[in-house]
Amino acid sequence: MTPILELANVSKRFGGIQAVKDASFSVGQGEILGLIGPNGAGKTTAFNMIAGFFKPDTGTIRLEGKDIAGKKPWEICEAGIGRTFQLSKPFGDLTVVENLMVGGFARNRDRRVNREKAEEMSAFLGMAAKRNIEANNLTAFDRRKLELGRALCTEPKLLLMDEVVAGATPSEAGEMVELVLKVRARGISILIVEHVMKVIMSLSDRVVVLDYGEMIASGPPKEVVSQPAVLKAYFGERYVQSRA
Ligand SMILES: Nc1ncnc2c1ncn2[C@@H]1O[C@H](COP(=O)(O)OP(=O)(O)OP(=O)(O)O)[C@@H](O)[C@H]1O
Repeated sequence: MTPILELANVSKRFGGIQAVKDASFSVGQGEILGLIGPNGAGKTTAFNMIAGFFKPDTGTIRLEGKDIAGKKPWEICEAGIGRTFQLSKPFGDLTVVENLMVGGFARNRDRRVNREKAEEMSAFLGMAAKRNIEANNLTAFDRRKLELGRALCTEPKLLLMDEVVAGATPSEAGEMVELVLKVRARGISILIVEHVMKVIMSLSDRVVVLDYGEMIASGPPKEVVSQPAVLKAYFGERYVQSRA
């Protein structure tokens, strides 16, 4: 598979903490790659480097072959990477459609075209009936879907999704899984960070596991989660020994 995104030997240090160490992995065209690992493993730092919020200390990050490491967030958005945040913060007094239009303006200044695109997106999200509701009056889960829609309105080739089902009920999580699969069916490649294993297992074609900033495993999710190094990272050495 041709990669859309390639990280090679990427590292980032914050003072004494090596948040990401020599990470090399790629996302294929049309692939859903899960980035997993225990708390503090470096997942968000890796996201922030890809999205231009942090400059890597070393290494290259290529989008369709072009190095984007160290570029500004808006340049990376323009290049075709969209992202959702762990905490969704829509403009509370704007409606669903108006919030979606904000995403669209990253690509297109024409208000009419943008409104049409936002209306379509509200339907894609299953929120057509709520399109004129102010974001302040939405449930937390609807705000998450709105966050996803806003990122999609920037017309990304690659979407970075950070913990999209945090705090969701099981049925909401199931709805989000369906929605993410619909996003991929539009030809968008996806890199997803998620703690809910059921979601990672049902969405990811492959997973990459980070622990203390280092890549400790990668491959199909079912194979990777049973590897001793991964079990040790999540549950500790004792758990691995007790299974031996
Ligand atoms: N801006 C920062 N300044 C200093 N240290 C940071 C900063 N951002 C992250 N770190 C540290 O870098 C390490 C990796 O953090 P990061 O947030 O990337 O992990 P994570 O895998 O996303 O964790 P979680 O699953 O809890 O969100 C942690 O030790 C964290 O405390």
